[in-house]
Amino acid sequence: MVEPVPPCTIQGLVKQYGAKQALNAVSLTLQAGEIAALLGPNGAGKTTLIGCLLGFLSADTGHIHLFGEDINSLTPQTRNRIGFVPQTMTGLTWFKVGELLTYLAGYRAANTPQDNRWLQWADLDPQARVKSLSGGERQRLAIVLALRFCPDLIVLDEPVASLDPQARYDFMQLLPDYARAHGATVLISSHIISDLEKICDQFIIMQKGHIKLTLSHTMLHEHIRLLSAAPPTDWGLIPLAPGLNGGIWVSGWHTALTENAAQAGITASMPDIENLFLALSK
Ligand SMILES: Nc1ncnc2c1ncn2[C@@H]1O[C@H](COP(=O)(O)OP(=O)(O)OP(=O)(O)O)[C@@H](O)[C@H]1O
Repeated sequence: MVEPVPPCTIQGLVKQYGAKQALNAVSLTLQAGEIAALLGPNGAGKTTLIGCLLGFLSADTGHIHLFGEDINSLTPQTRNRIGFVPQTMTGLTWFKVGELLTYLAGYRAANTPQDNRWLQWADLDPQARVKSLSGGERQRLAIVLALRFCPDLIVLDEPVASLDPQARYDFMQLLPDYARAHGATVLISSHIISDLEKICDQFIIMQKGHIKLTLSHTMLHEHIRLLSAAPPTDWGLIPLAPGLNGGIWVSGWHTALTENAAQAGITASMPDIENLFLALSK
């Protein structure tokens, strides 16, 4: 059987801004239908990685393929399969909302599928000028523009920071619904980690230009634990970081160790990605 081509593969990506190394040998693969969280403190390199991945920035070395095509020679068909939500929407602000939606729809074939749930969710006045929209309204529009025509690969750079709590909550319900229904692949960067824990299959944690840890949702819940004390070395666990309030984060946990932990008086707590992220960032 022929393996499906992953929607995104990145190999050995290096990006330097003058003396500043923003990306240092970053490699990663997104599988079809996967929802991946891109996490990292300010300056970790998330926006730079996204910029390279979408071809807005050119990397110094490394390779990026989207749907099997080199990023430097994407066909228009493949470009149309990608939706991007930036941190803030700039440009095209002289349009009215309705005009802009119609104008951009003109670039699509008449039979392009549409998902109108995004328009309903955004609840924007078609007569409003884009430049008069509030920050959150503008962000809703950016989301509609990126997702309305059912992209297969969705890249979102801090999409929810300016949304109000209800809009953010509804968006976080709609995004996985959309992705699962369309089989779309999602890469979402956000500092609101608690939002991502429930919806993501993979967590990519960046630090200082490299990927510090990549974890699947299953791996996180089955093989990562916060132990109340350092385990004996013969348990074969890999230390990840000191816990914020004592103890130690480890990987390699398995249920057979529950008994050993009880006998040694060590408590093994279930992980949450936010606390693990904070411990790794210390
Ligand atoms: N145009 C630029 N010129 C010089 N340095 C830059 C430029 N853009 C980004 N950098 C630097 O590269 C590093 C990575 O920046 P990047 O914006 O990718 O981080 P980030 O993880 O997206 O951060 P944030 O969470 O704050 O958005 C930072 O140290 C930043 O100062």
